[in-house]
Amino acid sequence: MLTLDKVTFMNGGFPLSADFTIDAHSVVAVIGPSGAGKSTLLGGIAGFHEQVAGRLTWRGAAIGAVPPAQRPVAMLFQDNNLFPHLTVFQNVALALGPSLRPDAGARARIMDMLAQVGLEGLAERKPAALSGGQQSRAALARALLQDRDLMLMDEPFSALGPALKDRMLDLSVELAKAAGRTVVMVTHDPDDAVRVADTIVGVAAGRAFAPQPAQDFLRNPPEAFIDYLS
Ligand SMILES: Nc1ncnc2c1ncn2[C@@H]1O[C@H](COP(=O)(O)OP(=O)(O)OP(=O)(O)O)[C@@H](O)[C@H]1O
Repeated sequence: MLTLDKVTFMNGGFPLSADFTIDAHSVVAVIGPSGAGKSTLLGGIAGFHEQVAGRLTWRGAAIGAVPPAQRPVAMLFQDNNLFPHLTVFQNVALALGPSLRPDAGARARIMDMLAQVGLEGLAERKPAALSGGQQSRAALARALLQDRDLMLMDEPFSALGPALKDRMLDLSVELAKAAGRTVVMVTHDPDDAVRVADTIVGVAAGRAFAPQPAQDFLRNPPEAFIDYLS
């Protein structure tokens, strides 16, 4: 369970507060108006934004003071963050450490992950020689191979067309669930939440609300989200 116990994260001068828990292995959609603090919530959990109050724990262990790279967190961003001078294989290999020449065991894991995301045959390509969807698949492979309990997704597929976006979201959640991950994803599309999420965390004006079952939230939204959803 991820516990945000009266937590406040600061993004520049912007405070985001949260006081709730997220069940392990659940899929949580984070929705709310632009500028409300959705990315700040994810960045705070990942350790990119300062935590100025409260206690953040994962499975009972405090992680608030743990450096980002050592948190149980893998993150998928909108821009994919692929290194242009490295091949797909090398980009994905970075999930396992700095070596670009992994041993046979690691090599097998990388190739297996590339197959799972549908990139077999493209391992030696550079990102510029991939389509947008294929680049997203490479970033997904790297995030999954990191083997971290929490997968945070900040609208990673929003630059793709609607059908491809849906396919990538479905694939990400399917593979993350199969790997036993807990998924927290920002989306601007309530339909995404209904399709893949168990619960919704609404974020409005610097406050993240406790997760509610996705259908309940959308059928009977808290006051702060009525205008946003209508
Ligand atoms: N570096 C910064 N310094 C000061 N304020 C910032 C900084 N970055 C973001 N903010 C402010 O923090 C608030 C929350 O931003 P955040 O990116 O978390 O919102 P969001 O809900 O993810 O928005 P969007 O849906 O538009 O991506 C915004 O009002 C934004 O202007």
